Amino acid sequence: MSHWNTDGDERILHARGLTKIYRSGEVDVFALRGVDIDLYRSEMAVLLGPSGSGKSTLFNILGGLDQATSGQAWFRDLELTACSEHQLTRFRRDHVGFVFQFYNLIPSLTAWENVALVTEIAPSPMPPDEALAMVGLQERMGHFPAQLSGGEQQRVAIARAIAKRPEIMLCDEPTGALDSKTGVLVLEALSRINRELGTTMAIITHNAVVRQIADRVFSFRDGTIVEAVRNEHRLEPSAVSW
Ligand SMILES: Nc1ncnc2c1ncn2[C@@H]1O[C@H](COP(=O)(O)OP(=O)(O)OP(=O)(O)O)[C@@H](O)[C@H]1O
Repeated sequence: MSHWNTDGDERILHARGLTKIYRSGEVDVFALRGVDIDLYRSEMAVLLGPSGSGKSTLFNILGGLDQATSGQAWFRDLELTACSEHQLTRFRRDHVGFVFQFYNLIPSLTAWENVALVTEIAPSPMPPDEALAMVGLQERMGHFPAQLSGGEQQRVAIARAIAKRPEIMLCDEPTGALDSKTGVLVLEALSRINRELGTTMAIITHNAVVRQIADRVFSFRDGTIVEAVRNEHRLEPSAVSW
């Protein structure tokens, strides 16, 4: 299988004909209705779409958190849709960093300790100090989550995600709970990681303004991708506000 497109970009994740049906009682919910997507090394992708259009479901499958109903998804040559639970756990642990709307930090541990928890189990981790410096929190390493603002807590969560040096970061509404000013700081941290570490970054958002910081923008509707657009110029997060 070739993993390079005509521009020489290396494909890291891709899916073909991905469907997901949730069966709850008598009702079938068609969360994904045949999604094709390619994500390339070092790109910044933004996924937009109304609530319930299937964005989180796609992330859960591409990130190895859930199984598809049909179709296929791959991480390089590893077919995720053919993996056992054990293989998916390993894939997630070694290759994927997750960031969610709520930060899921452990309240009794400092910022440094929250990051260190992950680096203890990763094969070649980044030192917690370095990960926290990348998100601009070197001065706050000894603070507990309750002593940090929402945006700062989200940046600790991002430091925790990058400390295992994942090739892919899947961020589901990372600025959903934040105002414009603190949200921009979070997007700056993600953009910097993407540029400096070359991490492939995919961000789900309801906020259409965020599309401007992407290399490519995917629009979802009703379980399918209805549009994929490449931005000619990608803006720095500091140039956007909402
Ligand atoms: N565990 C589940 N059981 C049943 N239905 C589900 C489950 N998870 C998601 N769904 C349904 O699948 C559809 C797609 O949901 P999904 O969370 O992927 O959408 P989304 O675009 O991420 O929405 P949001 O932006 O609100 O997070 C929705 O109709 C949702 O109600």
